[in-house]
Amino acid sequence: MSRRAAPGAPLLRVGGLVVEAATGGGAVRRIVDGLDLDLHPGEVTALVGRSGSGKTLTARSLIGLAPRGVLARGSALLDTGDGAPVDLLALSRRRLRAVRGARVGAVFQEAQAGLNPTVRVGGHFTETLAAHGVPRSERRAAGAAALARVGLVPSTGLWTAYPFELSGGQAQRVAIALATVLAPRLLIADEITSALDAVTRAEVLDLLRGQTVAAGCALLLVTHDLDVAGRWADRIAVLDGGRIVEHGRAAALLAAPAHPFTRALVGGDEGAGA
Ligand SMILES: Nc1ncnc2c1ncn2[C@@H]1O[C@H](COP(=O)(O)OP(=O)(O)OP(=O)(O)O)[C@@H](O)[C@H]1O
Repeated sequence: MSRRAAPGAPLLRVGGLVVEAATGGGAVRRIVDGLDLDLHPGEVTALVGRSGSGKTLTARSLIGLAPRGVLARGSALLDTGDGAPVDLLALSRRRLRAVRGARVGAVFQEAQAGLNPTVRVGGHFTETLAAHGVPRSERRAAGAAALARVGLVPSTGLWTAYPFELSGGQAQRVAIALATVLAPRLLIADEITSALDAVTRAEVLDLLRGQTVAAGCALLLVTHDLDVAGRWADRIAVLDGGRIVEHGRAAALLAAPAHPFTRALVGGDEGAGA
């Protein structure tokens, strides 16, 4: 079976995603309210919206990493390349853990916090690769190759370093290398460059974009930064009021935003439309 989706077919099709958070006393607050979104192979889709619009909970819910008390329903059909699509929202926790890492990778804002402080860089790779059945003899080479792909020299010094010994940019690259070491079909990157300087930010995003195009995977780039979306995304989806209010090719959407909320975002008025 081919690893590539049929031409034009989405790699991930999200339908009717509803995300609700428990607010105590049995009450719930609806944060995402029927979100539909297609992600395409070889493309970067930016999910943009003002702070608190639900970008992070959307991204986390899709891969079963929503915080306790936050529940998601709807469907998220992933073309795994191994036959019929799987619905990420319908998988058992065990199957989802297997899919995550192998078929779906995720990188979040606090790369340093996402790495275990007591585990050396190399240990993160060997643990992940072991968990997905990669033979012991192949783990070091696979980890080194992933580190090299993100522009790090996979020296013994780096392999044996603890996360606190890394700079912010290095930690972010290690996190990306770890998330992509098993060549996932779908990669979710949530505000991963907010803490980086402009040069490192551009390097990291160039790299992610390059990997996405080269591997034919789909990247969901969660960002509040329209400049980032405009420069690195093929498509932009604008989230407001728990729904996608506008979705289209990045250049066209930014040149002529149709929805008032998108116009406000493009105009730099984040508060408008609230
Ligand atoms: N664990 C949680 N339990 C309940 N509500 C939550 C939880 N996490 C986030 N929220 C609420 O859900 C809404 C959406 O949060 P989310 O973090 O997804 O927004 P966001 O668009 O990613 O914002 P930002 O750009 O500021 O990160 C916010 O109102 C937030 O307060």
